[in-house]
Amino acid sequence: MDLESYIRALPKAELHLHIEGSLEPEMMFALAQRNGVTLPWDSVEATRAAYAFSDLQSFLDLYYAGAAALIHERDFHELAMAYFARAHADGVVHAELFFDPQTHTERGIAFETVLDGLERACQEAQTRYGISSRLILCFLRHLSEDEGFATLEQALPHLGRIHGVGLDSSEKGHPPSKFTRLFARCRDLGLHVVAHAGEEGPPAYIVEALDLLQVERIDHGVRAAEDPALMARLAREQVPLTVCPLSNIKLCVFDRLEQHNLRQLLEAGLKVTINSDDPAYFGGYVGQNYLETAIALGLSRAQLKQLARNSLEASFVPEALRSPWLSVLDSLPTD
Ligand SMILES: Nc1ncnc2[nH]cnc12
Ligand SMILES: [Zn+2]
Repeated sequence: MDLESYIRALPKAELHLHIEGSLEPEMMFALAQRNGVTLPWDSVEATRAAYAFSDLQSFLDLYYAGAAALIHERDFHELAMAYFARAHADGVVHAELFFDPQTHTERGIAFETVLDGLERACQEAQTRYGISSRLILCFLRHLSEDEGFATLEQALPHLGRIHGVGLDSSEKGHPPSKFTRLFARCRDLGLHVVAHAGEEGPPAYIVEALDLLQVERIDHGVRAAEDPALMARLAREQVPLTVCPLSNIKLCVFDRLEQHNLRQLLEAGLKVTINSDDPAYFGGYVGQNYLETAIALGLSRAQLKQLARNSLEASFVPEALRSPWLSVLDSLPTD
């Protein structure tokens, strides 16, 4: 079996995917036209050409601008269905989707419009593709904790449809400690908790996310490699890291994929997973992330299998649901 087919055959979970980051320029333009929204670019080609980022903030500026095309429930549904089609083609059996309600409610879109469209797509993905999914509400960390509390208030009537919360947007200058009370409240409500940390921010932010927010997974976390004590802790506690290799290259966290530390983290015994982050902006969905990383870092098939296993084990689905996927994974060869 060639490498691409092998990767596709691995049953895998995607645990770090911003659904707004799967908005391809073609759909962005179609929606903008349908909704009478003016975008800052003239064409699909000009939009793609603008995707040359120097850091996280330079990407976020475009990402928030593109999200303005999303207005109606059906827009969010179409967006997520397009993602699920791609995920299915890549062998994804389970996906945990991040969504950023504040990006939309700030523009006057109702919280329910966003949630209803995404949830309808999640249900359709189960029947059409057999993909199970969960929704994780992300708080924008450049906004205040009080604004986060206001968003949580809007989410309260819908907690049966929201599985967890995360923390995203501009990392530097917005440490996890800013959101300690908000995350404590979310944990009290029985929500799962994750946070972006150590993407651009220092290893100390990863420590804060673990100790203050008590997160169950770290999104990115690649800068943990700068702190040997933290590396030892992450390995000992088997804290999952949702690493996004192509994102890290596009946002200049590493210069080249060959220099990415994913293999180092994996071989140090950390529970590393591979994910796509914002695939429409970063040049590849999850399968492409596995493939390019495998080639650049010379990952073995046993390591690819381990990465897929980690993704299933790090997901928030009950063990009984996971075990059939793990059996399929176990049956695949490693040579
Ligand atoms: N990679 C990323 N880091 C932080 N916030 C984000 N929002 C969307 N993608 C993100
Ligand atoms: Zn992310």
